Amino acid sequence: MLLYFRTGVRRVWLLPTLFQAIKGRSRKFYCSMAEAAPSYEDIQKISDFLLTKTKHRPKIAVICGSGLGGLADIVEDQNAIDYKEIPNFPRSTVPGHKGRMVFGLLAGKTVVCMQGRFHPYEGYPLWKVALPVRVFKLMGIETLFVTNAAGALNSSFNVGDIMLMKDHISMPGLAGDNALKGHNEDRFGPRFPAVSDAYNSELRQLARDIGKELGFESFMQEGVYVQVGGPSYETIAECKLLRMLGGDAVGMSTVPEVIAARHCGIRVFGMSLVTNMVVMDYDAKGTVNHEEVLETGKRRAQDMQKLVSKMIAQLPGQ
Ligand SMILES: O=P(O)(O)O[C@@H]1C[C@H](O)[C@@H](CO)O1
Ligand SMILES: Nc1nc2[nH]cnc2c(=O)[nH]1
Repeated sequence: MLLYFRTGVRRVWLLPTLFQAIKGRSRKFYCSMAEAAPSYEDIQKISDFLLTKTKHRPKIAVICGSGLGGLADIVEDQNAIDYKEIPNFPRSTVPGHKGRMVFGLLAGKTVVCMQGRFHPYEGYPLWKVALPVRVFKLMGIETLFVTNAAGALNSSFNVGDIMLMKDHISMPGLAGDNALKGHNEDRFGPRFPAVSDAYNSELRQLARDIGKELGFESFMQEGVYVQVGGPSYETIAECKLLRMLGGDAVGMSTVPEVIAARHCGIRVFGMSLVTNMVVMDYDAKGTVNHEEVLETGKRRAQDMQKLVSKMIAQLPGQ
């Protein structure tokens, strides 16, 4: 049997060469096929699987942003399930996102916390980034808290500020990419959902009231979150553009989850932690980095936890 052939003085081994060729071709083949979004029934299976792993039956879900996963650690009587144990579920690949679904009690209410989310820049299509929200819906979730780390575009903000999200601008959305793109599953919601009221105003008022009670007024803001694709941070010119468009903070997540939640009738409260000021000045010395983002997250973590816990304790209707 011919195991190798010669090119000049080099031996080329046949089997490894053949194996590499097949691998290359099949990768090309798979990359050329867009992965189909799971059906309602597939999502139901993920939801049923999770409910077999816990006695808890939450109506409230929390998605923790970069460096903000500590909230899940204070959940009592908890059952934590690694994403890798969940069939047909994505994996977290970003530092600061542990990759666990934590069920239990927060401020006496039953909750589920995602300790780690999925981002488009990890290579996930937007429907996959938003998949957990649909799983939540089929588990019975009625209210979703989303948190994220973001850079301030608004120069009156400071590092460590908490920005209540009152609206968003989705750059991928405006360019034609949306978590709801493709076949519409009517059992989740309509083909053309409105999102002008995406961020629940009652919940924002509750956050403002509790923020006042806690003495957080000096670092609580309200504003517009701009979603970009990442993973590179923004150029100076891009920051200037996003500010001109009306953005107060910029990040790489949250909007796909919010759109999927509103589509299926889940009410949403969103909050950004300002982890850095974006660079707007060509003479500026520093640049943004993810370590700085995680560090600020740690410093403000306790305050964010207090705010979310108190809100959950006083949540109307739950
Ligand atoms: O998951 P979030 O939006 O909190 O993470 C932000 C955006 C990027 O993933 C990362 C950049 O530092 O932090
Ligand atoms: N796009 C973006 N995401 C962030 N997440 C935390 N800070 C930033 C930032 O400055 N830009």
